Amino acid sequence: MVKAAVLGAGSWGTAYAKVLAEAGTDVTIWARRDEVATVISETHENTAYLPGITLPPNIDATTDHAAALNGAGIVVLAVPSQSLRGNLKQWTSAIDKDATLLSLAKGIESGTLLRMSQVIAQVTGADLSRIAVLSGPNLAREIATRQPAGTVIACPDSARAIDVQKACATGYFRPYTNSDVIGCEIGGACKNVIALACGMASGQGMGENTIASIITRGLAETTRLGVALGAKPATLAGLAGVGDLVATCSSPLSRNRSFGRVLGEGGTMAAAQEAAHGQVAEGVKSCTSVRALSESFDVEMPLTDAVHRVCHEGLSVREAVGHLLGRRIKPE
Ligand SMILES: NC(=O)c1ccc[n+]([C@@H]2O[C@H](COP(=O)([O-])OP(=O)(O)OC[C@H]3O[C@@H](n4cnc5c(N)ncnc54)[C@H](O)[C@@H]3O)[C@@H](O)[C@H]2O)c1
Ligand SMILES: O=P(O)(O)OC[C@H](O)CO
Repeated sequence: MVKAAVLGAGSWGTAYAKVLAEAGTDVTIWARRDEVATVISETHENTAYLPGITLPPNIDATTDHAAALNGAGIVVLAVPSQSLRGNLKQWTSAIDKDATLLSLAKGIESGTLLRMSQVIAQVTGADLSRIAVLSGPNLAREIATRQPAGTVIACPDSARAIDVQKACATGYFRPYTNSDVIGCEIGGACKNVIALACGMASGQGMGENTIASIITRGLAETTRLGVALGAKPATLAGLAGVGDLVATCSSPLSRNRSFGRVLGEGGTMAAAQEAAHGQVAEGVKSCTSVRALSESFDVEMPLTDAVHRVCHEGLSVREAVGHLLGRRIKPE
């Protein structure tokens, strides 16, 4: 029986730990804060990030990363993208040399413009064949309440992908394997940026035609970038692309969409941060790194550029809309 360590006790780390445990995998969660680990261990609930959800008895929690990693064959990395490198530096020496490293984070590192699997390889020295990515339409609270959903587990080593698939398949959570790590990571990072744009449009009072247009053109620019980086178009047409894009852009549960909505209603960045209650909206930082990545590959990403300019250069949402619609008309 494989044991898993889930490093990060936020909403998705906790919900995915619950999936693993309900699939029969023993799980230890590492939490940064003492009170979060204690509450999970003693009450079987993560009151800070997933209140009202009872966690199975085969989940334990600790703030001691070495204790969490002891004997873990699957190491789940569930901290936000921009903090992964710093955390991994502290964890690497305690990770088993044959463990599969599974990334849940959906972002591109600021400055380096690296995908999470690249950050993991760089910091841990692990061969890429040991590094897997899980991505799909997986809003944490829906999964925690056992609402059916699919996901993708991408790994260059198909045997490892299948091991992770078996460790987390349940009656409500259906993982598909894939070898296209780049496609899954680009789909996951870019959909957060496009969800910010959808939130902004919805905050401005725009309707479903606008949202559908943003989703569709968002997919077009995400696919352009993914293909330039070596992704397969079919991955971006699948659960880790279209699936996640639609879920995140449509759901009021999405932190990225909600963040964008505050901006669309005329709120400031500070107000949007405040409304997020300490939870991460990855697209706010990734819009800048995705934009820089697209520039270095000479890929046009007008929506991503507009989101970056609203979030970080003081452009108003109304000005961004005017700019997007004022571009040269062209074939689809
Ligand atoms: N929540 C979802 O529905 C969902 C679903 C799929 C993927 N994801 C992705 O999973 C990743 C984690 O998101 P989440 O929703 O669990 O986050 P969250 O916002 O719910 O919580 C973040 C967690 O990371 C911790 N954290 C924050 N900064 C940290 C740091 N510097 N060092 C260590 N820990 C730190 C926090 O204490 C908290 O436990 C993100 O990349 C997100 O895009 C989230
Ligand atoms: O709440 P968000 O916007 O971080 O999105 C959550 C998940 O990534 C949806 O799959």
